[in-house]
Amino acid sequence: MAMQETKINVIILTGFLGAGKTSVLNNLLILYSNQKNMVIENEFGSESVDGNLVKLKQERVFELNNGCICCSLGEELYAVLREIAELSTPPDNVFIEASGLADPGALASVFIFETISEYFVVKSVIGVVDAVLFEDSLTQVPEAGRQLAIADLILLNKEAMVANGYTKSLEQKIKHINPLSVVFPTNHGKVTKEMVAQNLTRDTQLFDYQETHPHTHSDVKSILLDFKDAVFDLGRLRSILTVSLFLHYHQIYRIKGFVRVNESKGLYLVQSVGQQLSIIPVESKKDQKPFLVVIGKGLTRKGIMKLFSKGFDHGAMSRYIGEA
Ligand SMILES: Nc1nc2c(ncn2[C@@H]2O[C@H](COP(=O)(O)OP(=O)(O)OP(=O)(O)O)[C@@H](O)[C@H]2O)c(=O)[nH]1
Repeated sequence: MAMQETKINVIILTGFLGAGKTSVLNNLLILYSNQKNMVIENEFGSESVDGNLVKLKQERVFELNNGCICCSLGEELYAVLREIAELSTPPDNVFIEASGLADPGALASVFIFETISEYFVVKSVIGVVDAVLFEDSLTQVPEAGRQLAIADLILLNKEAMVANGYTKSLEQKIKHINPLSVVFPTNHGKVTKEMVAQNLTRDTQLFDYQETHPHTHSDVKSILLDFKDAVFDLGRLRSILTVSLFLHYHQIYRIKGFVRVNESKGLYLVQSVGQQLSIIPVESKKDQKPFLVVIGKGLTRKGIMKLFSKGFDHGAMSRYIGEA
């Protein structure tokens, strides 16, 4: 397989059953119709429904029908991605629509394999939320919280079906669970390129995020860590997080933020989705402060601080732990 100069963009669509993922996918395919797109669908059961619903033009739809991507389909997804990478003219974009019950962290973890990440880059994780059913699904189904936690962009779909004020309160609830996300109310899965382009540039908004009390929805919580002047040992931080994401995969859904490391004056961007970790130097604004947000289930501030403090480069640990 020849090494590609430009990686294939992967856009992952998550969201609970019937939330509007296929509608969003169809709109995305229209938006990107001037590029070469492929679609990977993950249906439960052997009968494909969405495969027929996706507006097929030149796109090729791969169907993963043997279960849920996150449970048994890692290998099947891996094989399909390899097949796509080996095409003589690979696509610009691959859209993956996860089944409504999928754990998207596990799905994203397929991209930690070097043989996959060499060819693909996860550009965006789009969470589609059903404005009518959101609150019920959140309390009843743990995957719903997890899907929200890893999304960069959250589309609050079927907005017209709920009252105005209610949409605002839902947006606030979503932001409490995932302060890293940008949320747009929409109808019939209407999505614009501007919405998709939202990700890191919006992260500065995080500084408005005040964690006055740990906010919990079906046990999913986000914790904001302010490291002040702490400096991490890059190698140690990387290995601690790699091991933790492996061991505590079911608890730590997402890590995102900026840290200072011993190797450079500039800030490093830390990101994890599932077991996929990246720590890379970034050009940040001069006044950008280091911070991290950790989203997961059953997390305690003290436990998370302890974990990170093991990666400190100097003995500043005691200053940071001790808060309950
Ligand atoms: N009224 C209304 N119906 C919508 C809206 N968005 C989607 N729908 C309908 O809701 C149903 C589910 O939409 P899909 O886009 O298929 O949702 P999905 O998340 O792909 O569904 P699954 O693949 O079954 O999980 C379809 O009948 C859509 O036509 C909306 O904004 N308003």
